[in-house]
Amino acid sequence: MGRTLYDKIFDEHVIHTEEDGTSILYIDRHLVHEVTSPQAFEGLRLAGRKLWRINSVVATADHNTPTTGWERGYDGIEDPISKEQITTLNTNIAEFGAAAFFPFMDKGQGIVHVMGPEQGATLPGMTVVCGDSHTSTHGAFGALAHGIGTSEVEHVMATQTLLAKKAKNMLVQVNGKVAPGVTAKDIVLAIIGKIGTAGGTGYTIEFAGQAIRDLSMEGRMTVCNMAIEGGARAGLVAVDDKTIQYVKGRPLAPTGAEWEAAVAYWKTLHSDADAQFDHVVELNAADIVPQVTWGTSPEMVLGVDATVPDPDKEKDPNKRGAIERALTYMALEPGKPLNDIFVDKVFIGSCTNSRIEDMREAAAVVKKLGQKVAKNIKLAMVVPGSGLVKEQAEREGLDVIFKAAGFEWREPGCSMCLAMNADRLEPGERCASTSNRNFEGRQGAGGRTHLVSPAMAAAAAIHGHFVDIRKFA
Ligand SMILES: CC(C)[C@H](C(=O)O)[C@@H](O)C(=O)O
Ligand code: SF4
Repeated sequence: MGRTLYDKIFDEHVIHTEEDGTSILYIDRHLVHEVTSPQAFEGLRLAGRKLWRINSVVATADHNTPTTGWERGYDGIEDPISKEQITTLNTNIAEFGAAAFFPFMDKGQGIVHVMGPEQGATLPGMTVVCGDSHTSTHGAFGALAHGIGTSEVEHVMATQTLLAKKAKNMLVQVNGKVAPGVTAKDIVLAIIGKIGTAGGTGYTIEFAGQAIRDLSMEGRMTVCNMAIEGGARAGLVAVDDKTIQYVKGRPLAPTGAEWEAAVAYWKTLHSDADAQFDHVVELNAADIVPQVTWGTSPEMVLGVDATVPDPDKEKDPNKRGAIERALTYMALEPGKPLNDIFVDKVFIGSCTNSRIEDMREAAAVVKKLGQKVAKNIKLAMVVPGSGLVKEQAEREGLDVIFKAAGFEWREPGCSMCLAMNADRLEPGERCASTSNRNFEGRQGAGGRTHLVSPAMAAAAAIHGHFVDIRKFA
């Protein structure tokens, strides 16, 4: 019987399987950031262990790094705990080693899920882990990638293996083409709106269909990034020419004869035509409208042309209660058009949407609208995902477009995606955000998050409220 892409990569990495199905998987790539690695390194130190394979580790600092004040160096990190995590990572990598390390303020520093692919640290067919839930991003390369906990981080460091139970196979097929102005972010939000945040629980999701094939590698990363928000630990996209072209020439990618051999293998990384999936979900791309979340979970999402839902129309009491709670937190009235929601802040960034294509899409909207950020917007910020994205964007003059319109152009990092650094919402503030989580307090205590695409966020900054980007596309 044919195998799915997930079956193929899993089988290739199994070292041993117990009778109950628990397997030991070999791990090819271990991405490391400052938040989930300190205890793991400390554990190794206490046990007198080394890294099993130094060359598998690629590290950077991202969650705690400030996005302003770099001229002050480490003194610019106001919060002492943030500073300690960042300097501890430096000490740990100096002691234990790594294939590559991009410390705070290095040109290559970036959000781990932006840095990994851009350095060629993520390659098709690999098993990729990181102590971070959005490791699913790397599945865009046809790599089996998922987040792990801190104790597992130590386990992988010490043994190069991970205990894993095989997940079931889900296929999410997005048929046909999306309308102009509808992006990867809208596709994945629409998928989560359909399957729910628990829809992918217990599955690895392969994203397929013309709308997925049509996406750039950046777009595929956006989709896989949010697989975890749909409940799946890992998302996957089959390898094609776009994948191979993206990887070619990256610093950690193979070269010469190794490259040729790798490409030959990578071309086998797709589900067989007769592969069986445990569950199949289909969406029609033409039906997907630019998406805006209205609640406190990524599944609380609708097209921008919709209105805030009415809890009284929900029959299921649990769901009704959840809608009521979300609307109270979000300070929204049922029936309000999403287009009429005004925001206080705009955040374009995060591992979902801070790659060069995202910067280009947002800048194109700003340029097209030809106006400044609206008066009601207290802060509109663009935070490139890495130093290299920032440099590329500046080469293309995108920073000039943003700054001229009144956006702040920041240094790379996780920034306002989560309140772990100086960038955050104040209580009650409402934000159009290109990140992936709209949980209560995610961007700061009492902050209200609406998840959107970079183009939608840019348009919201200029108009002061959400607008249907298809009008300008
Ligand atoms: C800090 C880290 C462990 C966390 C994660 O695992 O996802 C963060 O990146 C997030 O997005 O909430
Ligand atoms: S950008 Fe946000 S989602 Fe991504 S790793 Fe950082 S905190 Fe997590």
